Amino acid sequence: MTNRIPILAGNWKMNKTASESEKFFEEVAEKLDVDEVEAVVCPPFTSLQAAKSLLSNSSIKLGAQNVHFEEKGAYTGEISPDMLKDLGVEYVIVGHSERRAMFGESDEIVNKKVLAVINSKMKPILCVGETLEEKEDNKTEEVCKTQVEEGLKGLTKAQLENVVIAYEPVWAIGTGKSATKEDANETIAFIRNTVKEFASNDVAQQIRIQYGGSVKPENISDYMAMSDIDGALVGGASLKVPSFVDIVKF
Ligand SMILES: O=C(CO)COP(=O)(O)O
Repeated sequence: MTNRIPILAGNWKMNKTASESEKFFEEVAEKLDVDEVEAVVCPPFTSLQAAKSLLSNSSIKLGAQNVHFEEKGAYTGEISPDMLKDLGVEYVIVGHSERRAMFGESDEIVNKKVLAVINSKMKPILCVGETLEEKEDNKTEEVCKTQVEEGLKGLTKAQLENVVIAYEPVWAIGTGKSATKEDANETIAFIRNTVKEFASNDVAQQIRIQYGGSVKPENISDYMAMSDIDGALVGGASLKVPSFVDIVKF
């Protein structure tokens, strides 16, 4: 047993216009009132303003899917940490495998973003996880260790307690092939041990680690029953109010 508060977050990826998002926010604010868990929605940037106004009286927290690490300046098309903070964003997904694979985000860039999010008093959700090829080469632990250590470089122990890690095996994302609860728990326990080695046992016991990859209402309670799994980062199943609500209420 731990005192870690479960965190269930929906990563909408590139889905829903601002108008479509408004409907979701109105409905979810009506249907979901949580106090023992944290529920977070991470819509596209263009829906954050609507989320800020429609979710402000709800218990649902707001997250973003990406951020630039610089404070301001000539970075056409980018969004700064303070721009997110100003819209009521509390969590920022950093280093999602789609960004690593399609937008060239290295561990070094991911680390800069983690630091920028922390410096702007928000909380990063650092995504790590192996590809199918790496899994078949038995490199899961090696890959996760490197991504965690490099991603969290330079953070103090106090800052590390505000980080959420999401273990998302790339082969399980959007494929319907979720990791078994035992495998997910084992890798998450390994990640927790990695944190213990480079920070401390206290930090490792505080830090929350989610599982992500084909999480649905049907399998969420299995994951949440495991000793080291503190929540989920959910893609497809977070796009509809009923399934998001079922997941948060696991
Ligand atoms: O990438 C994910 C969340 O960040 C997982 O996506 P799916 O839940 O659609 O597999």
